[in-house]
Amino acid sequence: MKLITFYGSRGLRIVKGEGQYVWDDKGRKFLDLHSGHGVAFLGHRNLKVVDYLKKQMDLIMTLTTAFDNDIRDEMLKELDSLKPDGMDNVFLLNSGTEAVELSMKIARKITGRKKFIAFKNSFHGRTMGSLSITWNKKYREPFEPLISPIDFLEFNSLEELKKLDDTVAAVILEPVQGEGGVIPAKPEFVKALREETERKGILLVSDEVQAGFGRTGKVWAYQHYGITPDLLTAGKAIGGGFPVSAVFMPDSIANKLGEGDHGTTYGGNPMAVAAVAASSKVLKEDNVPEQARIKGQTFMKMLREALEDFKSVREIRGLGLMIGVDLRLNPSTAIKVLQDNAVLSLKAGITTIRFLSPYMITNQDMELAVDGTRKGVAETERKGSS
Ligand SMILES: Cc1ncc(COP(=O)(O)O)c(C=O)c1O
Repeated sequence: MKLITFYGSRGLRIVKGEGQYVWDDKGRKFLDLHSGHGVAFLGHRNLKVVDYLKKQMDLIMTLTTAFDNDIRDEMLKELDSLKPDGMDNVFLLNSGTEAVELSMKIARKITGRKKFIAFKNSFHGRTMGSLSITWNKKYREPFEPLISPIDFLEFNSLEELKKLDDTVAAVILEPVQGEGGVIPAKPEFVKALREETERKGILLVSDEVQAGFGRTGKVWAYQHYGITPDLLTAGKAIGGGFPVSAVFMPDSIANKLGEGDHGTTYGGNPMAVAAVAASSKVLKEDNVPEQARIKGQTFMKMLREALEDFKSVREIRGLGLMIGVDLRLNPSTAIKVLQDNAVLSLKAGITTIRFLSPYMITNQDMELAVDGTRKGVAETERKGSS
């Protein structure tokens, strides 16, 4: 029996994870800045998350949301102080793409309109709805026809916002594009987008599956921009390693949804809920967003200083601990060299080395990563790969 992965093999057999590190079967230790596509932002096997999951496992592991239970009440209480502005309602699902799918369904139901707007370089998932608003043609084209109508606008272009009209149900925005190349939205762009969507009765969805839950230096990435979206999708980090995603929304939207509008067998199960409760506690108790902000600044400064002489480095960018080193060449060699130097990273877009670091990264870890990046970029230039 073979497992289908759809990802190229990294050639490592990982046996254990703890905090910001993982170990392979040969006992080698790696700094994990891949973090399972950004899931392990609170570290591998975060003690509080493990504790909550173990306790929950001893009580009950599956329960539909048609029944009440205590851990759900605890999670809701914990989320109360973290929730996006004015969003008193949350629906739990199991993966990022499911959260995006639900946000699209809600947008159509609430507005009665059909069209979606996404941006060039966007990534929102790989099921039919979220795939329809994902930019990369390679992911989309084999599966067409997808949902329509969809328009992809130039990211960060004020001019493009003129194309928004009253046929649009929702604009789906990543405040920091992740898979597309770690590209933060510009403040003036997000402000104008919010104004324009409000004026035309279009819902603004902040897709924070990757950027949300502290990673960018604020609990939610939209908070950097002084706006409030209508819907927010979250995933990855919110379960501290357990698969769970969420859609947050205000009463004005939740009150217009009813029984049968959506459903999920696993969504909101007690294990996922326990994981979110524990992760929310960690986020607050460890002041995680602030740590991500400060460490992200340090890491980015170190990378900039170490890489300033390399001609192939186009830009070092990001927000908090969501960082990209954009090259003028293919980054695959550099990512391999980093791995050979005990640092796991991942690709974004077609030219970017992406670091999605757990928040407990230390200065010493950063030095290791910076050193590995220098070696990786040097080797990339030597090979002249493009
Ligand atoms: C912004 C964004 N939205 C949605 C998704 C899809 O999440 P999942 O892979 O959990 O379905 C991702 C995954 O990388 C993402 O980065």
